[in-house]
Formats: sequence, structure tokens, C-alpha cells
Amino acid sequence: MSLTLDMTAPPVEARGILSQFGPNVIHENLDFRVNNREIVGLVGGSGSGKSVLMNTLLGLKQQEGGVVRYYGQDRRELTPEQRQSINNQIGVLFQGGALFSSLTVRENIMVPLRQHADLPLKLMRSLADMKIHMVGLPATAATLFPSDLSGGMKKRAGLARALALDPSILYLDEPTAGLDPIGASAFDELILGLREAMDLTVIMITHDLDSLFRICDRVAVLVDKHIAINDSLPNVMAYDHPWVAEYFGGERARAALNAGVKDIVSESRG
Ligand SMILES: Nc1ncnc2c1ncn2[C@@H]1O[C@H](COP(=O)(O)OP(=O)(O)OP(=O)(O)O)[C@@H](O)[C@H]1O
Repeated sequence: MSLTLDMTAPPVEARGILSQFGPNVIHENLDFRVNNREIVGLVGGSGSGKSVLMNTLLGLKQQEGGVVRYYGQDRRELTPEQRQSINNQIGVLFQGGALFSSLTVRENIMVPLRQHADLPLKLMRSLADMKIHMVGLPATAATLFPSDLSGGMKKRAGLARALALDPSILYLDEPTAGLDPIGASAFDELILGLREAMDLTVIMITHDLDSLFRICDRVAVLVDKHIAINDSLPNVMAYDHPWVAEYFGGERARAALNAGVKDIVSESRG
């Protein structure tokens, strides 16, 4: 049976998620939703369950309760073929890029194309080179191996691979971790540009306050085993919770605010 996606439904929605490892409950009654073409930042303390949530949404971990829907479709009700067609709509940039070290950048980007698209080799090469260009890498990067790349270039190469199949949903796991402020800012700009160019919906785990302020339409806060608030930054900053107060009231948050998002501050305080 072929799959008809309801493109008016939220790209990603989770309801009543229960996740646990043995007796260790990670998520309980967790609801999460991302609207079309939004960039949502997922924040929470270390060990709060952000990666487990991403893995659950991706189907890499089965939830113990609740439902995950993509464009209105419950993942569990899909046939393997239907699940694959949803998976082809999803790109993931794991921390560190997760590139195959024995393959060149071009070959890395061609991996999903070889697996899921039945195309002539020459066309796959051209598509990979297009993605290299889209993520702002020089054409010469195509034949380099991951060990030849800087940290920022590795992220871009990982991003190019995540975009290989032209997904509509992109997951980013701490994309700016390990980048210097200029590199991080450039990566943020790239994500914004790609959202426009590719109509992407983006879910981004991050500890980077600058990124939250710069590019996120909404911020989802994972505390106490659930998403306590998933709202615009001003509303999140005004949310009454000790972790939120500490996170957004600290020195680093003040610096991020002073760096150029004064409109957000005044909005949240006004
Ligand atoms: N495979 C696993 N088996 C058992 N427990 C796990 C497993 N994976 C994660 N956990 C536990 O789930 C909890 C949440 O982990 P997770 O990695 O999602 O946190 P996080 O919010 O992503 O943290 P950080 O910001 O430090 O990366 C932790 O207590 C962790 O020990």
C-alpha cells in the first residue's frame, strides 16, 4: 500500500511518550510537536533525555508508551516500505558528523543515494557535488577524507550527507558544539539559508545559547521527564521553572542576549 502523507499535519508529533531503560524512566507523558518549516531548539540539562528523545522520534529506540507521528502517520502502523519512505524524508546530522573515515566526502554523501535512490553513478556524483556546494564547502573537498577536514568542515560534510535525499525534516544533534564562535555563527546562517532553500523543518538539540537566540522559532525545554514548554523564546524565558531560570538567567545567556537580540529581551520583559 502506498503512503499518502498529509502535508498539512505537523511534520513531527509525539504524544504521551513513555521511555525507559529497565526501571529507569527517562520520559513520562511527554508531548512534542514541530510545525512545518519551524526551527525548534531542544534544550535540557545533561542527562535529561534529549538524545533518547531524538532516537525515539527517529525510531532508533522504541518507546514503551505513546505515539510518534510523521505528517499524521503513526510510525508503528506503517509497513516497512512506508516507513522507508518516511525515513527518506528525514535527514540527521549526528554529533561529530559520523562520517565513514575510509570514504571521501563525495563518497560519504553518495552512501544514502546508493542505498535509497536508483540512479546512474555519474548523476549520484553530480548530486553529491551539488550538496557539497550547498553546505558551503569548496569543490576540492569532494575528494578529501574526513581526517583531512577541520571540525567545521566535518560538520558541513555530515550535513551534506544528511541532505543527500532532499529531506523535508532535519535533525541536528548539537551542530555547533566544538566550533569557534565565528564558525558556529556561520553554521547557524547556513541552517537558516537551507531552511529557506529546501523548505526544511528543523529539530536541533543544542546547548548553544547563541544558536537558540539566532535561529530558533521555538524552544522546547525537556525537564522533569517531559517537555515543560515548547514556545517562542520570550515565553520560554518567562517560564517559571528553576532550570529555565538558571539556564537563561546565567552569565552566558546574558552574553548571548547582549550579542544582538535585544528585541527578544525587551519583548520578554515588556
Ligand atoms: N542505551 C541506554 N541504556 C541505558 N540507559 C541509557 C541509554 N541511553 C541513555 N540512557 C540514559 O538515559 C538518560 C538520558 O540520556 P540522554 O543521552 O538522552 O541525555 P541528554 O539529555 O542527551 O544528555 P547530554 O546533554 O549530556 O548529551 C541518562 O540517564 C542515560 O544514562
